[in-house]
Amino acid sequence: MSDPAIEVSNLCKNYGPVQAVDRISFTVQPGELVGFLGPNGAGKSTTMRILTTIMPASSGIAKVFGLDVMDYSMEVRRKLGFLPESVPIYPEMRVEEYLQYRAKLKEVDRSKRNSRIEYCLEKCRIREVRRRLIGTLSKGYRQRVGLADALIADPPLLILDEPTAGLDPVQIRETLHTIRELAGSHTVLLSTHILPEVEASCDRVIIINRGTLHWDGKLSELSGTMPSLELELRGPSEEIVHTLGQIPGVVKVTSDAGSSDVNTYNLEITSHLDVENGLVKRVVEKGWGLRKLNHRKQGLEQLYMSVVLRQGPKQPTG
Ligand SMILES: Nc1ncnc2c1ncn2[C@@H]1O[C@H](COP(=O)(O)OP(=O)(O)OP(=O)(O)O)[C@@H](O)[C@H]1O
Repeated sequence: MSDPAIEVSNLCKNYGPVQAVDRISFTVQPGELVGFLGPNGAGKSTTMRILTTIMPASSGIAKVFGLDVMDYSMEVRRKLGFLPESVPIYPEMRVEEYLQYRAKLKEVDRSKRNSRIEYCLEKCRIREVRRRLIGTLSKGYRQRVGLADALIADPPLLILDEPTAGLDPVQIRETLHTIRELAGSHTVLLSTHILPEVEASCDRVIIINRGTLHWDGKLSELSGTMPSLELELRGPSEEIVHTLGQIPGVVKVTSDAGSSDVNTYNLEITSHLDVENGLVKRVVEKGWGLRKLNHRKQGLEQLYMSVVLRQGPKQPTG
């Protein structure tokens, strides 16, 4: 059997006292398109920087196509294309000139360079700006030039750190379309905060929060998990969360409660029939205004929220 495209085992990274990545393990098989999700500060970029050999891990193992990223950094670099969160491209170079330079640096065979550049210009839809100075391009075009750079040497693995950050909705859709197309012939690990993007383009997701892995599975598995209810109630949020949690059949209550007195509550439940009567009775007894009651099947957004709200956001580290 061939080696996994990515194999991460008990990976840890500390920045001084900050444990950015804490014993993460996962595997990505060749040809998969995997969404790598988590809120700000979850550890996504850190994991990606270790995989792309930019930074060493504190402990644990990371391999790309069976090669340890620490021991075989040059070979690993040849097997992957990386689009970092902020694309470090040279403003004073023209697009085509930049891709020529990158192709040479990445040792693309001289006889294939021009055809690779044409392919990447076409695939990333930057043909019309090929002679423009990079510094004069919009953020969306610069991201596409970054994607073309990641693709130029035709690496089997693409690691894309928030490729759609800062793009407008049309650009997001186009970029996702391109990534989906690339996924046929490349393995793709894609980090993002935008859940509909992931639902639209990925088959599998990995969710991390505060440096630890919380979920790793296929999106198709999600609909088979726990049913839930979404309630909008007027009343004291702490008491509501506590009281709803006591109702038989309610497994977990999460809330987006802020300062307003009308808030949304998500309830993971054993089954709708078991829970609803008791729930409505309790809400009426307490005099909380019931504004909305929706049945929901577990979707990506809900799973993500339950992972993130369970732990809360990571403390800013200054
Ligand atoms: N160079 C650094 N020095 C110190 N702490 C860092 C450094 N880089 C990241 N961190 C911290 O490590 C944690 C993980 O950061 P990381 O950038 O990997 O998260 P992320 O999931 O990519 O977040 P975002 O979506 O905001 O990019 C955060 O607490 C962050 O503040």
